[in-house]
Amino acid sequence: MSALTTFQTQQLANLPLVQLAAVCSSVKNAATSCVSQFNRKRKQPRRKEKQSSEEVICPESLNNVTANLTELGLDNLPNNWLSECTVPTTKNNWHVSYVSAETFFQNKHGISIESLSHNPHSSTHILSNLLSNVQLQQRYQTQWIPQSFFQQRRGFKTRRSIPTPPMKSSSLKLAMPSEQTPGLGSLDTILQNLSSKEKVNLSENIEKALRSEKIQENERDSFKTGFVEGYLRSQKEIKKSDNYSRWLSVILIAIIVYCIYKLSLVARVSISTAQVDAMNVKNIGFDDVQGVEEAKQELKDVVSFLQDPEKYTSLGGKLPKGVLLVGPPGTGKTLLARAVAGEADVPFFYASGSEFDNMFVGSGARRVRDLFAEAKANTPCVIFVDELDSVGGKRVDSPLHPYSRQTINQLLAEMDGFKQNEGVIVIGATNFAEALDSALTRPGRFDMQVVVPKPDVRGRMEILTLYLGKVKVDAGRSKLIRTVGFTGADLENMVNQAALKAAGDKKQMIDMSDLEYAKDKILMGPERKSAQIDQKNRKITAYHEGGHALVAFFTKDATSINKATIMPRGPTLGHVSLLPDKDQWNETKSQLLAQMDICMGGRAAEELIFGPDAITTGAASDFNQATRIARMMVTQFGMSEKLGLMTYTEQNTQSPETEALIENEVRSLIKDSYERAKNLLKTHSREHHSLAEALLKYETLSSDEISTILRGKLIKVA
Ligand SMILES: Nc1ncnc2c1ncn2[C@@H]1O[C@H](COP(=O)(O)OP(=O)(O)OP(=O)(O)O)[C@@H](O)[C@H]1O
Ligand SMILES: [Zn+2]
Repeated sequence: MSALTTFQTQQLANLPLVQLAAVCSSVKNAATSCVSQFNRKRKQPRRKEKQSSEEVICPESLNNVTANLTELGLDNLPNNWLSECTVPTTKNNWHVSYVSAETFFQNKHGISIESLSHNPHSSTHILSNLLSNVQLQQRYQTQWIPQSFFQQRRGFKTRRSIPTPPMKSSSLKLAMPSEQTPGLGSLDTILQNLSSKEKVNLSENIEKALRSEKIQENERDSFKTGFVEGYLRSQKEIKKSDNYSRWLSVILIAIIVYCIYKLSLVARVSISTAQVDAMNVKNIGFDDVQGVEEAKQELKDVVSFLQDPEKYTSLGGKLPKGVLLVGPPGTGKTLLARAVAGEADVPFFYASGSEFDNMFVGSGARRVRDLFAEAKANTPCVIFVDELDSVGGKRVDSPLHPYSRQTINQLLAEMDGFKQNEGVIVIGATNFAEALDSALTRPGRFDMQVVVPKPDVRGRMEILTLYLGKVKVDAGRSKLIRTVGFTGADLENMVNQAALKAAGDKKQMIDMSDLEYAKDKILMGPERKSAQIDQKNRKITAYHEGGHALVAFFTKDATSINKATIMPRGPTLGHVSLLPDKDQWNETKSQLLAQMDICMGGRAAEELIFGPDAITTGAASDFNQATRIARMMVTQFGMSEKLGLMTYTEQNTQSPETEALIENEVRSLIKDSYERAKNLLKTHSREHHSLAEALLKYETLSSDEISTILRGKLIKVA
């Protein structure tokens, strides 16, 4: 049965040849896609029984056929023409229809057809022959090669694109319409999908075929037309196999995305449910915090507010919503916040800024929301946000902290969201108030600041007494111990280390030597007794450290020496530790210069004793410190005549001239310092030698022993 015999043969016979070709091609297209659909459905056994002839027809391709025909002015075909010529039930039927279309042409135009194989090239040859045998108008030809096909070529020019040979482009352009002609729907879209590389490829192939087939000049255009169509059809087959790998990668990506999503869900759940419980602070009070009397006084108001909010608000008074505790690490800020909650006997909610700084979008903000929701359900209470600067710093807009802004905005929104008398106090802690975003310190947020400094000598005494009261100490043999600059955390640590040392030495009680040992460990790092240092390096270290100590001893206004050692500790081979005798509230210019001189003493000693070629890398950190001091003197403290009494901002933010001026001044300060240190060492060369020898002999020397040696006397070491 031939489908096309029932087709409106009469009507077709009257059409221009190119339109017939379009019909032929459309029918063939529809047939091919229906056959492949049919085959695909046959491979699905479950649905086999449901299969009917209608189901097999691919509606998309039929629509395309109709659209193409309408475009060609064939819309006057009877409604049932498609069903008449496309009633596929088996693959063979479609083959018959296709063959019939070809036969139709053969009969009508008397053109012999050698082969009807599925090779697309053979059918395009037929078509091109058909077209070339009739004198066609330019307009019709161009419909086969839509304009967009050529337009894209320019758009794809990148550095890596293949340059188009001029001859090929011109020959293809022959077929270009000068006027805008509508392209064939389906063909148009296929051509649009071609890459520029494919187009170059296509035009190369056409040129090759034109040459090998020896096509006549007048047949060339129609040959190209046919060739393009055949090429596209063959490409379709290739793309089909590409589709499999594309689907595979789509599925893989989907699996990965799903896994990440699940993972983030798990993380969200664990983050949002973690630690929203109040901490137990019942047995913590102000007595547990020592040496920060002023801070305690200020916070007492907060405690009484939490104990009785109405008492304050009934008179119209307002208490701060947020209190900012500002001070160096380890001074007891967290402890103070807990003591506030403990004294007032209210729940204490803890959060740390660094934990908000999370990798998952929105989890920090959600954590803040949960925290405040839980707190509001438990008023009166204290919310403590430690390390506020890690999330509320000025510089958190950096790509390293992508979600900090979100979190801080949530925090601000929550703080604005409750009323002053609701009984929630937010206590934040930071090491530098200046580092905080100004939005945080505005009225109605963290508007009360409490400074928590390092303890002074009385404070240290109080803290030491507190912690020594918790361990067994040999009180009879106690003496003063210099701990200037130690924080509460350092002192607690010192007592603990001493207790461990005493226990290790099987002592009944902690004595002063344990505390001294613990203090040195905190100041200089743990001893590295196992380190094997050769004799030459020990000697260099002894003279280097001896140099520092000697300069410190003989320089007016220098900080007192605590200890000198050539026992490797922490990262260093040797160490001279300095400790002020008393608390320092200020530093004078001469004290700063003395510090620089002490720094320079190490390298100056190496150069004097071992010669300029034998100097070592050991002075790097000394120079670092000296440079820092010198730069501060010039840019912050107004201690340079040349740069005057003003502050200069951070490095490299001022003009190059100013920067050069600063650098010159710093350099000259350091140079003078080095000369002074060198001169001192030259003057006291004998003492320098005996100090170095004592260090080589005893490894560690106390400040008393050092001063004895430098006064030219012998020491007695137990
Ligand atoms: N003034 C102090 N009185 C008693 N103990 C203190 C004091 N300061 C610190 N400590 C001890 O040191 C520990 C650590 O201090 P805390 O965590 O409160 O310091 P912080 O200022 O919050 O430090 P950071 O800024 O590092 O968070 C405390 O748990 C406490 O044991
Ligand atoms: Zn040094």
